[in-house]
Amino acid sequence: MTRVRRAMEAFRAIADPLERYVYLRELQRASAETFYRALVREPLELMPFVYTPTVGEACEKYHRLGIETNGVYITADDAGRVGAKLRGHWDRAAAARARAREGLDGEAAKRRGVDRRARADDGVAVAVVTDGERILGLGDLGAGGMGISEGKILLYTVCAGVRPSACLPVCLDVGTNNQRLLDDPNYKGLRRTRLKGEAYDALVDEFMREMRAWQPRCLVQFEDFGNANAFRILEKYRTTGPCFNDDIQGTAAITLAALLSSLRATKGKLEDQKVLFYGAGEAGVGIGELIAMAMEKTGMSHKEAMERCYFMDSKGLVCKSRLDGLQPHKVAFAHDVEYQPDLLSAISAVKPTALIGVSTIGGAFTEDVVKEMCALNERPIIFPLSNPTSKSECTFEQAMAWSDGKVVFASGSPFDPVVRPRDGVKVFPAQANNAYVFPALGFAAALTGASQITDDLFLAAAESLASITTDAEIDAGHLFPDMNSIRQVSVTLTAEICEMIVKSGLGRAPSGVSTHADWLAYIESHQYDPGEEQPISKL
Ligand SMILES: O=C([O-])CC(=O)C(=O)O
Ligand SMILES: [Mg+2]
Repeated sequence: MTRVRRAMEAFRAIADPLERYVYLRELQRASAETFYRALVREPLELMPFVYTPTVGEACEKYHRLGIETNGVYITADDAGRVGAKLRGHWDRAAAARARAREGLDGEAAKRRGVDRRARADDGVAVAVVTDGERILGLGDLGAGGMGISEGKILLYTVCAGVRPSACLPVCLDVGTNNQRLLDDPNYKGLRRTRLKGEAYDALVDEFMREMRAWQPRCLVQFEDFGNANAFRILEKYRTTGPCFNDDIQGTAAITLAALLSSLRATKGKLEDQKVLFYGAGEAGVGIGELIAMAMEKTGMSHKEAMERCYFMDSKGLVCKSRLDGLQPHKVAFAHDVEYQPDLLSAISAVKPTALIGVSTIGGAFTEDVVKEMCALNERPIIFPLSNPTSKSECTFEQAMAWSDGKVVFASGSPFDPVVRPRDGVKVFPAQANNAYVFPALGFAAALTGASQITDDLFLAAAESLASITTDAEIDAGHLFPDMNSIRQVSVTLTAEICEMIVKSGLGRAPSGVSTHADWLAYIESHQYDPGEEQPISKL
């Protein structure tokens, strides 16, 4: 019996997903190595309980769960001293780790200079920051959003191999407009409505300036900001240092990879696709832009490529006649088509080959919608991407039943396999899980000291991921490589992204590393490895 085995048995004996989440968090605090070993060994089984979808419920109930955060809150009241707060948090965490490693108490550690040395040693490679305004499809969860930063940052370690001690989860607590939280006596965030306008921008700006001054090469991942802020913040900071928005760019890469793999199943060509998005927020627009970039590589003009992507928002089909008053991020997709008020009429008018759900409206892809897609396509591509599971536009079972197994499917949250009605064959849903892309990208940025993260890197990551997936995996319905091989997949992706960063002059190769094989070896030797453990009886 090893500690990991014992932990897995205890985990499996718990039925409730949220209790499983709490159990894993306690394991992480009590024995970080066992926790990471378990996750590295069983990512497919454990990830849904530390990350999407369970992390959504954890964020909703965050302050009732009695969790001790390992991240740092920057609140609206910290204006003017954000830098000191970041450094103070980091120094305390580094000192605590060093003391634990050396088995010393506070006084002894101070005498021997352990705290001082620890502070000098550890740099931040990646920070994930949210302001909690749009957690998955669950809306404003205020300071409970810390759970999403903690959940995402874990994946840098589990999937790619970034040292946990180089990872910083951050939540900007700028208040919340969620009345349920404001009324909840357990809520520990700022009890005020959201900071807006100049004061909000000034706090974000102070955070970004202080991060850059303190850790110039730290990759900053923006996560689950509200739509308006997400696009603005990304535009403002994307050229000032390494940063990206996972909901816009990470989701785009994984979805493009799913589309490219789907085309191997449908035998279609990218340049022949027409994509209808149900939902026109961060995810949809990010995916649309990346698909257009990939289409341009086939020889289309930018305009032609953009005209292959159509969007429905809460008011109906986004089109030219609605240009007045359209939010800026939708304008480039307002094409010269007749307005349609609902999804079914939009499908009939646009005749898409692929339908992508990014609406956070659970059940929006009805039987009629799926059947209409089947009437237009022999094998329609349908991706209900909204998270968590309750927000998915349809389930895998529904998509299979309503299409007689013809849909090529990928969802945001995981679903169980089903037996295909037509021939009794067990088929698997693909999960378009951002974890395939951003951890590798972040590790590559850290290893090369990348100065910026460009859309070209996400495009390359998507193409590379799709090319790794085997024909057998695609035939069975998996549009991605096995999640249990995520570490090997990440090594390949990290190597390709490193090479691309270096080639484009955005970062540097370490000395002695030049070929692809050099990169693979270098990456493997720099992956954090929680190691094999001895059986408990031998310890
Ligand atoms: O967390 C995920 O799996 C995808 C994501 O970023 C979101 O839904 O906001
Ligand atoms: Mg997100």
